[in-house]
Amino acid sequence: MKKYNIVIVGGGSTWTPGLLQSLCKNKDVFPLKRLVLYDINPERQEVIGEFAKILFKEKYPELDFEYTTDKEVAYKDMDFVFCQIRTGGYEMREKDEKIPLSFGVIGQETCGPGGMAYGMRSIRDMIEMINDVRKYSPDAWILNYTNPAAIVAEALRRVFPDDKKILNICDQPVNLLRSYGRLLDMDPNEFEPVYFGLNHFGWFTNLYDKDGNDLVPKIKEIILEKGFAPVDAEQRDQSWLDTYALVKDMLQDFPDYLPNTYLQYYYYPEYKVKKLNPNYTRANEVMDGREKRVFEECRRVIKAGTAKDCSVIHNDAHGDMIVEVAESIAHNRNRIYIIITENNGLISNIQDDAMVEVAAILGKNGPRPMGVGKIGTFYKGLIEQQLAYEKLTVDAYFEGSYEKALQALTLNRTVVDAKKARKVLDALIEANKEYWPELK
Ligand SMILES: NC(=O)c1ccc[n+]([C@@H]2O[C@H](COP(=O)([O-])OP(=O)(O)OC[C@H]3O[C@@H](n4cnc5c(N)ncnc54)[C@H](O)[C@@H]3O)[C@@H](O)[C@H]2O)c1
Ligand SMILES: O=P(O)(O)OC[C@H]1O[C@H](O[C@H]2[C@H](O)[C@@H](O)[C@@H](O)O[C@@H]2CO)[C@H](O)[C@@H](O)[C@@H]1O
Ligand SMILES: [Mn+2]
Repeated sequence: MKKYNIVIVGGGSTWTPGLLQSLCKNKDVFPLKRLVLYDINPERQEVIGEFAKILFKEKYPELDFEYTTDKEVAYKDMDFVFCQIRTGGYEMREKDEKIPLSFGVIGQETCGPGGMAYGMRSIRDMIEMINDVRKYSPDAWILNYTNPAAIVAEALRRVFPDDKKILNICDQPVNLLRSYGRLLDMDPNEFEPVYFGLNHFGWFTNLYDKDGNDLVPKIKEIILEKGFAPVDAEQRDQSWLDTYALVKDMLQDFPDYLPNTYLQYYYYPEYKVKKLNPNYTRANEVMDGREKRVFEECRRVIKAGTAKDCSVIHNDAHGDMIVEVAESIAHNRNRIYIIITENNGLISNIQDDAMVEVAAILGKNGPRPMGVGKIGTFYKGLIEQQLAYEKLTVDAYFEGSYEKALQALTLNRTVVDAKKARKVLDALIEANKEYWPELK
């Protein structure tokens, strides 16, 4: 079997150890020749890289592994690039969340003004990364899950219109599928989903079992009766449990389809603002929780010299998904994933150049997305408003336009009021001086 070369961009990410464990777990079905971790932060990367050396000595001794901050070493002769960077780190995520909240607006890393701020930071680095990769590996598949995926995908669509080997993908739909699997006591790998929307802004319309029966009515019934929890509820922080619990409310109000959890920020902005703590946001929870746990555990493994009893770094949907997606492409498995792609009629009453999220058959020749036809007025209205916000944000970035940024924020359902939008925007501009283009 062919052995593949992979680079993980953002090798120092909190998700990397889980991803490395997924690569070990899948070594028989998706064998690697070479794996490189690349990061711009040598300190973070060293901890994860030294952990990886111990893990691979025990579980993947034949692997040619290295970690680096040198782009040529990182990108040369690669088959797959897994990209998970966070421009500005958790320090800026905290500002994305706290600045809007200080004006009484949703503070979330991918939704509302926080998502805009993070998007305007990510675009420049993502363009640079793709240009660098293409210099050294013109044919590599670039699997990107850097957030905010909707804004990143729209920017990359504009800059690299002919590059058919960039795939933007989010793991939230997979996590939801796994959670439905737990609810029904069924294997989620057997589900055939029908899904439409934008990233962090979509709905499952149907979910077929292997005999073609639609499971959505049953799932709705259970959620409405008993509530909803993530598949890995035991490992989740309270904020994620609260997020999943609100799916019941969303179904009570809008029972047509199963909503992506992120829709709660758009359906219930007032309620969510009241619930969010402006002094201790998700960024604080992550820095005090996952980030600490992951780095402490890596350091413990390095000191112990063995990864055999490594426990807190579990395999979650994120690592598994990205490895399985690569394997489906490499071996033409044609499995179904929910991916981000240019609309071109997939949702027939939405503009062609929207980057939409739908189910797709994924094989060697890339995704073959599945259309959903015409959608109802409520969903079309929501999507078009959010899409306008996303497109105007990307316009603002490329044109350096303050006006477009203000229009974008005013259109966002989490903001609405233009005077408020201006105040939040001005504060975000100040906080992002180092990262954003100048908006005039
Ligand atoms: N699409 C999804 O569903 C999904 C799921 C999980 C995480 N993510 C995304 O993955 C990314 C990583 O998340 P995290 O919480 O682990 O953050 P993190 O800050 O722990 O990790 C990001 C790493 O990227 C590095 N980095 C920053 N800019 C870089 C650049 N230009 N080139 C190379 N490396 C760079 C940082 O030094 C850091 O080590 C984020 O964008 C996050 O939103 C996406
Ligand atoms: O707040 P964070 O940093 O914990 O998470 C932000 C990410 O949330 C979603 O990812 C889920 C993922 O679906 C699940 O598999 C598991 O790994 O937990 C993650 C959240 O903890 C979302 O899809 C991502 O885009 C976010 O980056
Ligand atoms: Mn996501």
